[in-house]
Amino acid sequence: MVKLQFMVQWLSSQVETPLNPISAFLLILFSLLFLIKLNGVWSKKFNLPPSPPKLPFIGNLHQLGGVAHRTFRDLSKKYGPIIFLHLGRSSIVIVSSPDIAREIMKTQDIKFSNRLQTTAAKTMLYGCNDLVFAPYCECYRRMRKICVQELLSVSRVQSFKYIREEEVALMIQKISRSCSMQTPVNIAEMALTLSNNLACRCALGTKSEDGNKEISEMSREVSRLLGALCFEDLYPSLGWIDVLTGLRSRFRKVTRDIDTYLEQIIDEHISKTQEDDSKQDFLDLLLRVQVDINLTRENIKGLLLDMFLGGTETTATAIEWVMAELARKPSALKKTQEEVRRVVGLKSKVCEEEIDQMEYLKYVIKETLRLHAPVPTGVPRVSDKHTTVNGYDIPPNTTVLINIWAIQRDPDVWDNPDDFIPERFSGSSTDFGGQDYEFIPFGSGRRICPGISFAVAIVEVAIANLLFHFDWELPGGTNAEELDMIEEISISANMRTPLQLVPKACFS
Ligand code: HEM
Repeated sequence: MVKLQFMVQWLSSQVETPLNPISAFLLILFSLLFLIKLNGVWSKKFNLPPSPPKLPFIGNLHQLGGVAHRTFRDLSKKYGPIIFLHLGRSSIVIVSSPDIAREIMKTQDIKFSNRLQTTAAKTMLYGCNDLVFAPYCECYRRMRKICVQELLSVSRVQSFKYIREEEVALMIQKISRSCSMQTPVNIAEMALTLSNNLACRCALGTKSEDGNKEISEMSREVSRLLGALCFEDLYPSLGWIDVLTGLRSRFRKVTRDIDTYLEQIIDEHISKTQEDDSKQDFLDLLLRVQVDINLTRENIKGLLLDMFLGGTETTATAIEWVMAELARKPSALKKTQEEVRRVVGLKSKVCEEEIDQMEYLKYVIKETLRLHAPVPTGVPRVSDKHTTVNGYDIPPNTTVLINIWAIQRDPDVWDNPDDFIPERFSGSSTDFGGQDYEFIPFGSGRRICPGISFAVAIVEVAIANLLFHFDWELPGGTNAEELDMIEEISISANMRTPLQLVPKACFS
């Protein structure tokens, strides 16, 4: 009542002809009724997906501790397969069922084909002029076409076979040294060095391990920063906190360093054009088509950086989890190893062509990608206009996360969902090509990962060689049951405790 009196006084003071108190009171009452009605109409009109209770100002932020995809799965168990979260000024929808994922990534794909453009992405990825973060515009479509048809096409991936063979041979040599000394190998580090060296050679044509380390470290910093909490995105008025915490200066530093590195490599490529098509790296190809498809220098640098961000940690993570699951399940390790050694026979190394005959190895890789999706909540999509999904309203500019990790462990779809059972893929047509929505480690629809062939070729050849050349054991005293199978998230979900294994009984 005191408040109402105050409002009456305030309103009276705002108009030139003072209102008598009764008129002012009625005016305020009608305004309040109108607002209440409007609010009712609003919530009736917008039937948003269920939300956990939220707090003023921070919304649902306080409910998001722990590993994000596990927390989202727990919230979904309570509130349903599609939930709505409020984080500062952002609205986020989390999807945890294959049917709703299909609705978003297939039936209504075009409406969800934009990406979330965070401050980090805008600063470090050339204003989102790359592929991963670009909005679904004409320029994006031109870049996507060149990636799918040229850079990452099946035939281009095959043409890089000699690079994979050389780099895998180097990895085997290094492991042989650990083998003779019986010391554990850090599988996470080994896999990351392999995927990074491959990305450097295929994308930039660089071979020096020291130079490769430099770009590897810079791209890891970018991926860490892409996942960091940035106040500017949640509460624009608190953006100054990012300055105080040093986040802004980290953005600027890594952007400067990467740009200097890429500029130098681009200039070197321009000065010595590679004529032999089979030896061309991504950068040669991009420079060749630059004028025809109207690519800016920013687009080229953004695309090159995407190859590192999208292609190195994800692939390394997959290799690490395959080895971890095999180390935990000796019967599956033995079965895969026997298959690899039977197919290769008396030869001294695995030839890529033979991998097609390694059926069980392929099931092992699929089962690992099911249990340990390297990008567990996908790459965020954003709705471009109002739509309805599963009967709920989705307002424009809502960020949508598909909880791939939860979908791939959904007990309504998978028997014994948390168990590692490669045989489940035997005789099944379920594949990761984006058509089976219960198994979408690479996403689906217009923005599905364009690097599937590139990634699978690396994982298959790496695992086949690791199993062909060595037997593997957990370091002394470690029990398979005790292996830490929880994830740590940067751009991909690698193991929280990096996997260490001891190579034994060298085969070569
Ligand atoms: C095991 C390895 C990999 C996994 C699990 C993976 C997973 C994904 C996922 C889930 C998406 C989002 C798809 C969507 O929105 O529907 C994506 C996008 C993308 N990935 Fe991969 N990826 C892998 C390897 C690679 C490789 C090797 C490259 C390149 C060399 C790559 C480049 C990209 C790019 C450029 C995008 C953005 C595509 C777009 O927005 O149009 N990825 N990836």
